[in-house]
Amino acid sequence: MAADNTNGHSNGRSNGHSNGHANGHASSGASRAPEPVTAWIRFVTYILEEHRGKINFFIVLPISFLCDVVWSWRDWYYETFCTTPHLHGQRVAEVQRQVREWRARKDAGEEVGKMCTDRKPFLTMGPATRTFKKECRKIKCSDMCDILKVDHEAMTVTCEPLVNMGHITRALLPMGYALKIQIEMEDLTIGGLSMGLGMETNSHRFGLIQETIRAYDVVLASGELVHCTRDNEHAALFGVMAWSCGTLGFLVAVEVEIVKVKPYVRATYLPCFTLQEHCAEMKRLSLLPEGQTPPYLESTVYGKDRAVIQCIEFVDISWREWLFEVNSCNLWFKPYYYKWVEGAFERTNRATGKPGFSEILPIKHYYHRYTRSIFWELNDLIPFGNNPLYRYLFGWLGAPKIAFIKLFMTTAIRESVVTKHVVQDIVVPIDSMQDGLKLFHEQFNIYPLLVFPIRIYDHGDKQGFLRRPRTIDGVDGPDGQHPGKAWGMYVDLGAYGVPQAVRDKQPWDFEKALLHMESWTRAHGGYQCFYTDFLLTRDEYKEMFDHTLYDKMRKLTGADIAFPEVYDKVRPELKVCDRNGRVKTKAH
Ligand SMILES: NC(=O)C1=CN([C@@H]2O[C@H](COP(=O)(O)OP(=O)(O)OC[C@H]3O[C@@H](n4cnc5c(N)ncnc54)[C@H](OP(=O)(O)O)[C@@H]3O)[C@@H](O)[C@H]2O)C=CC1
Ligand SMILES: C=C(/C=C/[C@@H](C)[C@H]1CC[C@H]2C3=CC=C4C[C@@H](O)CC[C@]4(C)[C@H]3CC[C@]12C)C(C)C
Repeated sequence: MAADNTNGHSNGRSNGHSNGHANGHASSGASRAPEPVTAWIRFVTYILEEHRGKINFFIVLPISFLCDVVWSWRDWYYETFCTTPHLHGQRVAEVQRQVREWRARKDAGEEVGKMCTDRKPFLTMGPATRTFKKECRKIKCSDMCDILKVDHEAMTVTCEPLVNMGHITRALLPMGYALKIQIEMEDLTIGGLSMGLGMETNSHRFGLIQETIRAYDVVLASGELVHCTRDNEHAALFGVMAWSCGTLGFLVAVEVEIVKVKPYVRATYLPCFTLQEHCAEMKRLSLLPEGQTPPYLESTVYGKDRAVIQCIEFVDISWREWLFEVNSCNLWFKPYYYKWVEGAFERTNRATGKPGFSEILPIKHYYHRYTRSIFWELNDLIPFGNNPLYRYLFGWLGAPKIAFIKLFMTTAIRESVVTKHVVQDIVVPIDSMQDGLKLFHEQFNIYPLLVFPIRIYDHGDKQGFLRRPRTIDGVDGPDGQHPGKAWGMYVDLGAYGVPQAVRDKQPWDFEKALLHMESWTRAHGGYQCFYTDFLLTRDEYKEMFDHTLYDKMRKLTGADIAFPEVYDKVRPELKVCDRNGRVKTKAH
């Protein structure tokens, strides 16, 4: 499965961050008879690569299902009987002890490497395999998984970093709360989201998750514990914490805003039949004043000129509606949510007489609407997954866990995920939405696409990695997220799947397409989400993300010596093979 579309790079970028993985192709030309172990590895690799769908169905899926069942019980047992928020102080002290020990060894002249968390790379929610950890000193944070406090007055929840979205939903929903920015995938951690990035379909009202963070408790390179808020003496550090990926210190607790939610939402699906209509309507809806803009807003693009806008609002429902009108869309036999939404093109809304339809969804089902189909990725992993027969007979197995998909991924599968498959999210000013969708069509031609608007706030000299918005679309009133602060409206464009050219067995140059998308994004003042694979060089990364405050804070806190730079954590690790299967590596 060697990539045959790797046309040498002439731009001095590295696809190589060579990581010592065995490469099936690189060894295939060996003339010696294979050792029994090598032969066995090759056999296993062959099975994994040539029968991926069956492996996913017969092995990955049942293992995921069993683990899900066992882990649900384990989580329930842990969350009910074993949480120890009162021991949080001890856990923090242990992180501080490890950091101080690292420092002492470093000061003594020992080669200790830089520090990172001990979270296993396959557990992280992104297709990329992060190999930088091999050279780092791993600091144990993996026991930090308790919710510490729900503050009903301040409307915040304080969590240790490894609390995940599933845990938060289980804890908050019964109290009638959710995170202000409640992210949809259950396995994402609050630490990863607050030190990385987090966005949802209500980000047009509140911004990214970082805007809803009240405080970070961080252990710095010195071992000192600091409490950073937007207005205390650590405000500058606070400003640059999001998108820093743990390169300024170890997060030991985070206080995040919560909101009251109702158990049901009304979803209204509005089909659009031209690109112009779609873009104009998304902009209009996202910029309506609070109270008029839909609380959650997103669109799913099904083709060049076909999109369905989804407007979601909380509702109180009657017994009759509860009995007959609620669509529990995540039940195992139901069609995948995005397929169901596509039905809006053929339907007419009874209430308005216009194209589309409207329905009531339980909030929990709405929050996790793409879990069963991993957005639309399951189409390629289990192609028969949405077949009604499959759904009724096996739908209860759910979706394979992303961690397991990654665990069963050979180097060649990883390469083909990179070179014949796209997982990209960019955040660009909403005025560039139309051009962005055209560019996605030209470069990727993948449908569906995920689209939702996001406010980017102007925090002046505490702006952090994101630059001040190019155009100001509004200023928050007294009830806004940040009263008095200006913001610009951006939009997330997400493409996940196999490009049409690859499906049609036509040549498709992933590198050319990605480079084109990246330079377009930079030119339009946009951002590429780093959880995925990208080709940006260090300089290009710094052009996209403002490093001014970051560099200053790294120096000031000693993080520059203690932690890798953010680019070195997220940089390209794509191993690209030439036609003979040799790995091409280039220097940065
Ligand atoms: N809708 C959305 O917004 C989505 C967002 N994502 C993004 O994908 C990423 C993956 O999420 P997830 O698997 O939960 O997170 P990860 O474990 O991948 O963590 C993300 C980054 O945050 C750092 N980090 C995490 N916890 C700590 C801590 N306690 N102290 C210091 N640094 C820490 C990690 O450092 P280290 O490398 O040292 O472990 C890593 O660099 C996230 O950044 C998330 O923003 C993905 C999908 C959807
Ligand atoms: C950022 C958003 C959503 C992102 C998801 C669609 C992607 C997040 C993690 C992605 C994946 C991780 C690992 C994978 C293993 C590969 O072998 C196949 C691809 C994938 C399953 C990949 C698929 C896309 C993600 C789930 C939105 C909410 C802004």
